[in-house]
Amino acid sequence: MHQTVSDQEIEEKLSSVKKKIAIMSGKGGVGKSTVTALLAIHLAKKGNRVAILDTDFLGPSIPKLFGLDSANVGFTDKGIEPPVTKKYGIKVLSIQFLLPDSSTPVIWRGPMITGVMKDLLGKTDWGELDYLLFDLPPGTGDAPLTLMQTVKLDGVVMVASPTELTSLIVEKALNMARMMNTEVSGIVENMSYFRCPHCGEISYIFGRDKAKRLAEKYGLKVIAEIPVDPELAELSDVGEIESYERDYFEDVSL
Ligand SMILES: Nc1ncnc2c1ncn2[C@@H]1O[C@H](COP(=O)(O)OP(=O)(O)OP(=O)(O)O)[C@@H](O)[C@H]1O
Repeated sequence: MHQTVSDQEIEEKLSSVKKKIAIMSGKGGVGKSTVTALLAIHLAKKGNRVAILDTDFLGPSIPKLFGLDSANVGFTDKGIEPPVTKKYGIKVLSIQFLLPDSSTPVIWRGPMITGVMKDLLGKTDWGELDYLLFDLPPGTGDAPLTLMQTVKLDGVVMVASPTELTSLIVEKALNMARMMNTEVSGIVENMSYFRCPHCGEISYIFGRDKAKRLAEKYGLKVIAEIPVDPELAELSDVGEIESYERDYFEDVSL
């Protein structure tokens, strides 16, 4: 790949996409990719045409969630053709599909990340889409900056776990979106509580209402509170996240 994609080419490629939403987090490991996948599944179940661009180049995890580890992209006159997920036909593009094997590390500095991001934006043939979700790497680095500078996003969903919600890291990410004039659609609190599988009692193991307090401070909504659920972790591990039946986004409109 090379860095010859113009902003106009990117605009053309994204002109058939109705809504572009980025999923962001302050820190790694809070479940951002899991939330991206669950959100995509929710939207697809509602009859929308949905795609995910995995922009976490240094640690791509979207393919694994959908069992697409060994998927290949197609190449046509119109550009890169992303593979689709088994159950809901969600289009997925990840740098992992373009690497020789999935254990090859991506060792790139900022300019390379910017170049590859623009390449993927300008060369992927998404077709008609209702939603394109961008799974961003954690933090406020090169990938979110390039995306927010290059694409007019319709919203950013901030994913946080209760343990990091009291630190400044989530606020930094929220402020980055604001500084880039990107609307924050709301906060998803992941690993919010645990429901006992025997008696159904809910325990707020990491503290309660942290997302609500942060949302109030910034005049935002809490979009969803997702519990720690071993079934979700297990299905994700074996590439079957589409078989997870609970939907935490029922009342959400993006
Ligand atoms: N609600 C949940 N219940 C149980 N396990 C979860 C939940 N959310 C995420 N996990 C598990 O936590 C781990 C990290 O999740 P995930 O990869 O989605 O995080 P991430 O924020 O995208 O991480 P990174 O930024 O490193 O890519 C995974 O093993 C995932 O299955």
